[in-house]
Amino acid sequence: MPRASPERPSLTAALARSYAEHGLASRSVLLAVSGGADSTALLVGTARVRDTLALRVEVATVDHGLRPEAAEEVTSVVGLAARLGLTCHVRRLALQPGAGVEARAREARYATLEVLRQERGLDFVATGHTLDDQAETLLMRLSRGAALRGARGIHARAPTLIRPLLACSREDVLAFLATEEVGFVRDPMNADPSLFRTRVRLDVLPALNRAAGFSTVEHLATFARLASEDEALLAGLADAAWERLALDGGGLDAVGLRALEPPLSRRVLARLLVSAGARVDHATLERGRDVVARGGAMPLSDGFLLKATGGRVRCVGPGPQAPPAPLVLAGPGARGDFGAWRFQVAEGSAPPGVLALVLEEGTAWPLTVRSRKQGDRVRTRAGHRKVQDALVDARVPAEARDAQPVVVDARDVPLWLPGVVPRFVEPGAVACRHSLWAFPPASSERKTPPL
Ligand SMILES: Nc1ncnc2c1ncn2[C@@H]1O[C@H](COP(=O)(O)OP(=O)(O)OP(=O)(O)O)[C@@H](O)[C@H]1O
Repeated sequence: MPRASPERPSLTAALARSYAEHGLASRSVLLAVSGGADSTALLVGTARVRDTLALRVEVATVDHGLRPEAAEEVTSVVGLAARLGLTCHVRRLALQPGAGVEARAREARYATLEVLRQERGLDFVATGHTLDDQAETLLMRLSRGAALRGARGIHARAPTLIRPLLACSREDVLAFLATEEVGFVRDPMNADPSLFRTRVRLDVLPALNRAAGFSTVEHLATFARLASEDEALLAGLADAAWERLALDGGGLDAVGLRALEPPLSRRVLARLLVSAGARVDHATLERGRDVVARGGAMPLSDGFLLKATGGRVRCVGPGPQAPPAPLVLAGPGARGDFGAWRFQVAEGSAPPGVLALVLEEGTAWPLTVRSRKQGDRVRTRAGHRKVQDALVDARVPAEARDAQPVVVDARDVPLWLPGVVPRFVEPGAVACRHSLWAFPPASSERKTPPL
C-alpha cells in the first residue's frame, strides 16, 4: 500500500526530532516497554539516538498479573534492555480479570510508571504510540459521536508523558525492527475481535486504505493534530467570551450570547450547563441555543432548567435537596448508597469513571459518608480548607451542597469530598491496596461537553 506522502524520515531520525522538539536533549526519560513491536522499536530506536542527544534513558516493563505468558515477555524486555546497556525496572501488579480489565490495567500501568518516574528522578515517561494508534483512535471517537474536542486524538505530550513515535507508522516500526533484526511479542489482546479497537485496526483501516488506494493513516493523524490546535484556539475564545458575558448574580448576558458564532455559543452554553451540574449532549446544546435565541425556558434532565428571561440566561438546579441518610462502611468489602452516590471499599485501582480514595494503612474504621457539618475542614493539596469553601470553589450549586458526600473516619475527621477535593495517591500505593470507590450520580458522569 503506497503512502500518502512518500518522503518520510527513518524511525531513528523521527525519534531524534521528536525528542528534540520535546526539549529532551540532555534530559531523561523512562521508556514504557511491553515487548510489543511499537514499544520495542521505541526502546531500540532511543538507544540508537541517546548518545547524540545526551539523553539519560531507563526502561520499565509492567506485568499486570493477568496472563502467565507475561512473565516471559518481561524476561525478553529485561534481556533486550541489558543488551542495549539500559537499566530495566520490572513492576508486578495483581489485577483481577473481569469487567473493564483493559481500562483498569491501563490506569494502574500509567500510575505505576508515573510513581517509578518520580522515584528515579526522570523527566518523562515515553510510550510507543504510533501514527496508526492515532488514526484508530480518531476513527473510534468520530464513530462514537465525538466532535472537534474528541477528534484531538492521542496527545503527543502531557506534563510528564511523551509519545515520541507518534509521527511513525506501524509499517515504519516493523521495517525498522526487521532491519535491526530484533524480535517482539504479540499481545493476544491486540487480536481480540471483541474489542472495537481491534476491529478498527484489522477490518476498518485496511478497508479504508484499500478503498482510497493509499495508506490513510497519515492524513487521519494530521487531522487529529490540526483539530487539537483548532480546539485550543476555540476553547480560548470561548473562555474570553464567558468572562465578557458573565453577569453579577449569576448567568450570562442573553444578547451577547445570541450574538456569538455557533462554535462559541455552543461552548459557552455548555460551560454554563456543566458548571450548574447539568448533563450536556449535542441535542441539548442545539435545543438550548434555540431557547437562547427565542427566549423562554427549557427543562433539562435531572430536574435542571435552562432559562432565558429578562436579558439573562441561567441554568437553575432542581431545588434544595434533603441531606441523604449517612452511610457507615465497616471495613474492606463494605458497600452502600449515599443519596445518588454509590460507595464500595475495594482492592486495586478503580474502573473508569469511578473516583477513588487510596486508604492509608492506619485508617480509623468505620468510615462514614455523611453531609457537610458546620466547621468541617478537609485536607487539600494546598493545605487544610473549610469544606464550605471547597464546595464554593468547586462551583457545587448551593442547593446541591447537602447532597455532596463527605467521607469521615471513626473520629469524624473529613478525609475526602469525592468529585470536589481530588484523591491523594501516595507513591507506592497505586494498586493492590484498599481504596474507597465512589460511583458518581449519572448527572455528573459527563463533565466534559462533547463539542
Ligand atoms: N505491560 C506494559 N509495560 C510497559 N509499558 C506498556 C505495557 N503495555 C503497554 N505499555 C506502553 O503503552 C503503550 C500503548 O500500549 P497499548 O496500545 O497496548 O495500550 P493501551 O491500553 O491501548 O493504552 P493507551 O490507552 O495508552 O493507548 C505501549 O507502546 C507501551 O509504551
